[in-house]
Amino acid sequence: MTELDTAHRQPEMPATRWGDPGEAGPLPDHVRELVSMVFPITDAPAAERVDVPAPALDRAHTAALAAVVGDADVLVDDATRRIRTRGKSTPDLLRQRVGDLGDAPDVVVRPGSHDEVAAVLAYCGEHRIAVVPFGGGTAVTGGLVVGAAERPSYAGVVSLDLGRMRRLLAVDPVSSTATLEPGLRGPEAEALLAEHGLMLGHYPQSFEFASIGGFAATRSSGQSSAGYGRFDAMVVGLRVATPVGDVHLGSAPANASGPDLRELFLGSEGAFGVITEVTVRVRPLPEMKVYEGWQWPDFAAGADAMRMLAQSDLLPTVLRLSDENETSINLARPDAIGGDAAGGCLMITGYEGTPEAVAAKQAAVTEVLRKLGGTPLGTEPGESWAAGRFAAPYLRDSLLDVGVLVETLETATFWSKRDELYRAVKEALEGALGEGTLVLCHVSHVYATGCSLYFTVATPGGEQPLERWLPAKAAACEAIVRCGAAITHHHAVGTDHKPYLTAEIGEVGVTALRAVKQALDPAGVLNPGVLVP
Ligand SMILES: Cc1cc2nc3c(=O)[nH]c(=O)nc-3n(C[C@H](O)[C@H](O)[C@H](O)COP(=O)(O)OP(=O)(O)OC[C@H]3O[C@@H](n4cnc5c(N)ncnc54)[C@H](O)[C@@H]3O)c2cc1C
Repeated sequence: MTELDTAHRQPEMPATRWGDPGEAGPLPDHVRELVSMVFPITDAPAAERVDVPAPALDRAHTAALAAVVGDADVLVDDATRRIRTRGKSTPDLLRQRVGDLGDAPDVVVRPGSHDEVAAVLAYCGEHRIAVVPFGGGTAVTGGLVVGAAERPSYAGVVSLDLGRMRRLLAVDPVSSTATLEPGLRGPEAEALLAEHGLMLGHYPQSFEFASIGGFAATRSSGQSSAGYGRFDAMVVGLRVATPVGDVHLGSAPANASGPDLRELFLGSEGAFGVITEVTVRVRPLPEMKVYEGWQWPDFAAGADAMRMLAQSDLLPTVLRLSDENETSINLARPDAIGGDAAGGCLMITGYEGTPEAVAAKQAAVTEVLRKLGGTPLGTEPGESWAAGRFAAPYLRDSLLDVGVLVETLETATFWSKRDELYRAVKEALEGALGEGTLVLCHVSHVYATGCSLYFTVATPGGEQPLERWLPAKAAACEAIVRCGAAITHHHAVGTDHKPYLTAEIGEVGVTALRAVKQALDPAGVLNPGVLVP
């Protein structure tokens, strides 16, 4: 078992912004100048100090929870509850920025072990206290909120912060597996694995702050998914505490022992249980990494090339393609906005592994991409992308500070429906937000049969940015439903996508979800209102 040393611990995120406060800053002057050419610049600072509603949970309950996890890990102070309020979608940030903390939990409880999680769930089930599992707090679809409609039927709301559970519990180098506790954030998990010469290879844009438990609970997908797979594809075992008892899954890499129940908890968003251990497939640390850029005449040509690679089982580790708008704005390189965008569409290819494996894959991919009409741009665009790959969320805050509303959304479909989906979502967003709106898109994850489209929207926030955004998001979701695409490829359902889930999985699918919820959480205390329609 390996503990995390303090040097590797991540800082806490502020309530109103993304990330490490030390990294935050105003828009660089050259970016501000460019932004002002497209959007009206206004002063839209976040509220300085925001009051959190007084905790509503009876003190007897707080004392009982303290008896389980210890006094020091039951916290009711404003600062702790404020940063456990909601997640980090733009609507979440906008609400925090105007001082709306109405959804704050009553108490933050920090269990240190599986048994403590189980005991907290048993107590809360018995006393009808809602429990919201909290990993990194980077949710973007309302997965950390007990809404006003549900709240009155509970004695209170506990934010169950898994942040104390940060150990690497076991490594099996022969089978290439490792068992991690849920509270480890991305860099922390990688640092612990690196001590064994191993890595996970899951790099979502939220990597710095999102947690292992959160990755599993939302079926997250990272920027190296072409090479290493989605997070759910890396999971070989799970331990879950539910209000009715424990589940321990993953006796073998694959089995025919009925339906694979691991899938029931992957993507369960805290509604069916609390994931307390995750066993993942691990790999040797790569000896080398090469990232390159390719230029394509248009989005369709680049996307067709991605399809060809996926269908030839010839995927690099990283593969992404920006559409014309995103290429020209070069959002993948926020430090370089306004830099020399090459025109057309920019594709990033990345190769990681041994020098031999990298050389072989790179040669094979290069041959295919050249034949299909791609122009190699060398390593500079790839290296810039890699250097700035986690920077865009900081830019979002700086843009919100000057009155520019920025938000993202994602979906997935089969290759044959790609163009229709792309057009429909773009038109829905542009139609709802009107002139002066920029809609950017990239193909973020690819499969032999289809891909994920990831949209970024930038538009003047106006007086009421939240009210401006919500109808646009609804229009985009309706377009996705009309196209028969996935309402989410990796951001999860939460509360935001719940109204659209029935259209995707059907009434019988919803009945199945409700039955699972009823069986595992009969009192309905786990993350009420999330996921299950
Ligand atoms: C700037 C930004 C960039 C992002 N980029 C990506 C990306 O590239 N790819 C991607 O997939 N996602 C991305 N996301 C979304 C988000 O980071 C992921 O959904 C992530 O997996 C959430 O992990 P977390 O630890 O922060 O979970 P949290 O936000 O804490 O929780 C998410 C949900 O999971 C539940 N949960 C958390 N831990 C557990 C547990 N141990 N057991 C049971 N339920 C639990 C919560 O109750 C909640 O419903 C991004 C978000 C932001 C803000």
